[in-house]
Amino acid sequence: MPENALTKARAPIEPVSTLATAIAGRYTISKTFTFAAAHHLPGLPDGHKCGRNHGHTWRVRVAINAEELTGPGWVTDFGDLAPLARFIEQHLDHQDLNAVLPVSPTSENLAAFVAAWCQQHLEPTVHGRLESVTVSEGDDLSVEFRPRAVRG
Ligand SMILES: Nc1nc2c(c(=O)[nH]1)N=C([C@H](O)[C@H](O)COP(=O)(O)OP(=O)(O)OP(=O)(O)O)CN2
Ligand SMILES: [Zn+2]
Repeated sequence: MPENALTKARAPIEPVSTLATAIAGRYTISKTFTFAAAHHLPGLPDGHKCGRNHGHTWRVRVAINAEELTGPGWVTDFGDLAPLARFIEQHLDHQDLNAVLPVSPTSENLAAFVAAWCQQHLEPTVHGRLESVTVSEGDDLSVEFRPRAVRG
């Protein structure tokens, strides 16, 4: 019989179990949180607009990775990231970031601040490792912070 679309579609397909074990790799899941907050950046030259109080709608994307899946076949339940949503709502949303952060509230410092919180409070409760925290002040600007892997 000549091969056509119908005979191709009826050809036996490789079982999913074979496919899944044939390729090794790393899975990364991520969740993005949004909040509004004010800030200003101290130490800039006179007249720099970022030295004045202003606000942004910030986006914080947290990525967790793992090479082995767990449970039903996931890195960790997206729902396991809920404590970060609570932290953001209680401590960052509609706040003055200059009063919250112990350092100048640039996106770089905010990303490292959130990553430190995640390492302390989130990583011990989820399957997988914190890969990165990405902070955006707007649609076209972002900073990604990747914690250095601890040896041992
Ligand atoms: N590397 C960084 N550069 C800047 C940061 C930062 O955190 N890291 N932050 C700022 C200020 O927050 C500033 O408010 C952002 O201003 P700007 O880049 O101009 O963004 P706008 O949304 O105001 O964009 P417009 O294009 O001017 O509308 C500055 N730089
Ligand atoms: Zn700003």
